[in-house]
Amino acid sequence: LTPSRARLPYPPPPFPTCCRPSSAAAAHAAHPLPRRGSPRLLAVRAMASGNPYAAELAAAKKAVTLAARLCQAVQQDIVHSGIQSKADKSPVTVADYGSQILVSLVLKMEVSTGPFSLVAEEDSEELRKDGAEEILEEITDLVNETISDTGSYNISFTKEGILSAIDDGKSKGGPSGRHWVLDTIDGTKGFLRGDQYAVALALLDEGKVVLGVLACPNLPLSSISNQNGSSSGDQVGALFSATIGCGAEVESLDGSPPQNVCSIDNPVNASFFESYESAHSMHDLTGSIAEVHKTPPVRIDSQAKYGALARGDGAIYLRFPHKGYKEKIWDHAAGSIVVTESGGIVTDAAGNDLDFSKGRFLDLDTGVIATNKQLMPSLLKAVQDAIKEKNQAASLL
Ligand SMILES: Nc1ncnc2c1ncn2[C@@H]1O[C@H](COP(=O)(O)O)[C@@H](O)[C@H]1OP(=O)(O)O
Ligand SMILES: [Mg+2]
Repeated sequence: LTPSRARLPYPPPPFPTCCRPSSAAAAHAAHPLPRRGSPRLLAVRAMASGNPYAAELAAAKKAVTLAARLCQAVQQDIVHSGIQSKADKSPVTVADYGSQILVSLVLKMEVSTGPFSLVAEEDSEELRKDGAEEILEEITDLVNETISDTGSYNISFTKEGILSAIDDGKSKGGPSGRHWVLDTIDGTKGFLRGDQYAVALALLDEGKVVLGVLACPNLPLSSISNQNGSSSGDQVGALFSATIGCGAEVESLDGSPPQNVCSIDNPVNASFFESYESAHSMHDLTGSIAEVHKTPPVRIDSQAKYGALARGDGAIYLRFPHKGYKEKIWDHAAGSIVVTESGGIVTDAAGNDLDFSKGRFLDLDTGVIATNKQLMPSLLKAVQDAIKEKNQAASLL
């Protein structure tokens, strides 16, 4: 442990048969943007740390930290001005684009292996339309201010540069090669309310999630167990990270030492997490499953739930979207590896692993369940019974 970093409570799997650079990575061509350090130097550094994705992990952490800084500035403006009550979505749009540009900038500057592929939500189409000049100017100013305030790079974007940087996120992902997967602001509703949100970034290599980082700017560093997202500790801003076969870590987002992480002694009595928004997950279904555990849900927005689960604030995360909703890979890629690398399991309602190799969407059965290894068998049965009961009740109507 370093003073500013704590390992998560679950033991990581033994080091690491799966920590080898992929052959696809080795075959990748040179990157178009200038970069710090030669590929050879980065490879040596990565080998020295025992993590073949060390350079990518460092870049990913830097990227989401910078993006989170931009998002925090916008969220504070929103909360202070009360814009969210007027349902004006433009500030969140500016932050979404800004976050995507900063993440793509950092990754292109810092990562040397292969062609750049980013799967993200935004493209520049809307910003190229007549009437979008003002918002484009706002995004450009905000991005340039964040870069210069943090002293990250000696770079200033033009408006055209902003548009083309946004289009870096157009990749469709898929089963081969490397793809970064980004949720610029996960939990938009929480962001607008002044609550939890996350900047979530993962790397897919040959269809598998090999690393993930979650910046959760409003998540307390101490446990939020049983407290509906709040905690007795003062310090907020958590950065979770995980690399395949190398475990997961949590540190404070501002670089200062975190408070102790908290593990659950008796997981059966532990809280369970679910969406704050009932439109995102069926609270009646999760309620009937959770009855067994006799604990009220802790409802918070975004993949902060995965981070909180990984460090033991709760033992279960249940997510059952309403019929017809298709889950996107960027809503689960980073969070799921943080949980699995901290010793947990993430499956769909049929008990299948999530498959991130099918493009921009997840093809899954009914919902997402995350918990520890002891609880998974009984939880899965409870989930399947509850779904059957709900379906039977619906068919009688
Ligand atoms: N109807 C819906 N059902 C499930 N998830 C949704 C729905 N609408 C939006 N989402 C997604 O849920 C995520 C946040 O979930 P939560 O905070 O409840 O955990 C967001 O990424 C959001 O996607 P989007 O970013 O496209 O709006
Ligand atoms: Mg999202």
